[in-house]
Amino acid sequence: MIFLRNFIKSLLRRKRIDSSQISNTRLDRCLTTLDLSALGIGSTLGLGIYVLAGDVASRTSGPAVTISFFIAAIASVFAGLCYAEFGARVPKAGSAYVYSYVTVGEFMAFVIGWNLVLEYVIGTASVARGYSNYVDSLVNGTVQANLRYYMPIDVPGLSAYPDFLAFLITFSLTIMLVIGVKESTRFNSVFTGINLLVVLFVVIAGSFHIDFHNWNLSKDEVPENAGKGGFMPYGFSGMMSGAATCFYAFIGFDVIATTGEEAKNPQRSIPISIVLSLLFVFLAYFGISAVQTLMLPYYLQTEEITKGAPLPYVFEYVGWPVAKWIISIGALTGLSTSLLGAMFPLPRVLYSMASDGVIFRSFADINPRTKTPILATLISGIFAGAMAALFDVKELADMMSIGTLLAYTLVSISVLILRFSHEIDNIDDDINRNITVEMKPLRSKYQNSDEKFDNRSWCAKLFNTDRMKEASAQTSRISTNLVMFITTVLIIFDALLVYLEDRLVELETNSFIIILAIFIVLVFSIISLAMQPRSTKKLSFQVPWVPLIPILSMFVNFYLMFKLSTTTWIRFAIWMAIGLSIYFFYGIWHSNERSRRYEARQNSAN
Ligand SMILES: NC(=[NH2+])NCCC[C@H](N)C(=O)O
Repeated sequence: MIFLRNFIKSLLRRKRIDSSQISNTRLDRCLTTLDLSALGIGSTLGLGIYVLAGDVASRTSGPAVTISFFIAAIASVFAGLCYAEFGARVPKAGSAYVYSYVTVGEFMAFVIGWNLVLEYVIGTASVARGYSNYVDSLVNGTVQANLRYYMPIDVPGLSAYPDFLAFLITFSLTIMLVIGVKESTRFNSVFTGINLLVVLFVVIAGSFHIDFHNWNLSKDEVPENAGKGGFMPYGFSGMMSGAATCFYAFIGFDVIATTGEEAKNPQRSIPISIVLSLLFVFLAYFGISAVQTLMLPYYLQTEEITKGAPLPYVFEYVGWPVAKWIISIGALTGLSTSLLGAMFPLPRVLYSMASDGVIFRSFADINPRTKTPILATLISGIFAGAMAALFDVKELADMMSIGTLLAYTLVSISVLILRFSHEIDNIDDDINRNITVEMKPLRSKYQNSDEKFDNRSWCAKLFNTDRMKEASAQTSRISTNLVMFITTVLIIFDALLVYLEDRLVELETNSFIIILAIFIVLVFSIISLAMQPRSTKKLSFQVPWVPLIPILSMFVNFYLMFKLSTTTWIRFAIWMAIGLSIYFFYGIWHSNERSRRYEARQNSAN
């Protein structure tokens, strides 16, 4: 029993930041809403346009890829708002890993951090792979043709050939990071500007060559394995799987939440620029994918045909090969910014995890000459390069999506828990007064309210009918349990929605009843949560309509996760298994918080 309790306590221990660290923000508050938006667009807009739209159109969504992008955009806006609130809770720039370590506890932080590492490593790998396709398309696919011919890989689940070019690109970038090259906002803005101009050009130029018949092909016009033609050749199901892959295209805007500390007016700038950049990014994806599928039948845009560079191929097809050069300029600038956006945060996350001791400490070793964490950067760079060489863009994209969807979901859960909890307020006060909280006998502090609480009827407990104004230890316990319950119900709900999809589309009664029953349970538990008293803490940015928006965000995220393929889930499970072993065999024993607690106990014993 004691062992179990200590174990759970370790999973929930929180990182302390003391007030001296908080007040000393060395950063300039100089970024405007426009700067933040440019930053967000730069690291988000990329592969989605130049590779994914064609790939998803041909294999999963058909022309409905336009709608897939829309659904993915909605999921991202919800997630973005939660992310921004999470960032606002911790007055210190950092990643979701840091935020959750300070607020929710070590285990959650580790899982989020480990998924961020996945996001950045695979993000780098996928963009590098797309980059290589475009560089190669400038020399008419010679590199690819040779590699395919001389070094075919015939293993299911791997790419058809080892893409050494992608490895080389990743590796050169790694060296830049090791040397300590800094990211530059100016460079980012210029490249993003060029990219947007090219997008505009493609949409306008392309619209002279569109044929609406391509959205309305009949069944006999399309080949055997290319669905049933029309706007949704692979049905509703295909469109939603497409949305799960397209989610990839919107990942990267989280830089806004993490750079937000440098904004002049974070409270306004952060949410506005998140929504603004997602809007721009969505318009770009929507425009490009619409034009592209209207110019060329969707089934002619598979990776085998276009060699992984669909846009130039489409323009060549309509007899305008010169456009290829303009598109390639856009692709190389756009992919550069999203490559840097994926790669730059990586050493930072690894460094902060390693210096907290939750992953191997040697990853935090800073080389005195270059002042960068060399080992962490090299290992992750080489790993990313190997992934880029061995997997196709779509496989990599799906793997990144699944990890990021999980990370975003955990962020939404944390936002919910924290909004309904009281403890955080106290702990922050304690931090401000520089007192170590954990040594205080927490029990006695809450004993009085415990008694009062036991007198509440179950109706009062569940629906707060006696109108408690402020969250207490007990109401936050109830709220946390409610959040856990809602999460479980959502998982079941989404799993069933995906599993019963065909029957639901055919309006089968039994399936409907099941779904309806779960839905009712869900509505009641959400109402119950909404009635619970909340934390009174004021934040510089708060998600509107809590608990609805975080819950909607979780709902969409789980749904999209279930729409991803089994192979993606297997790859993801392997990644998580590696991470959890590192945590349970190393991190939990070596974390700074553990030694701090240990020392505190020793001191108080003396
Ligand atoms: N932070 C990242 N994971 N970056 C990878 C960004 C991928 C980006 N959404 C694209 O379409 O190119």
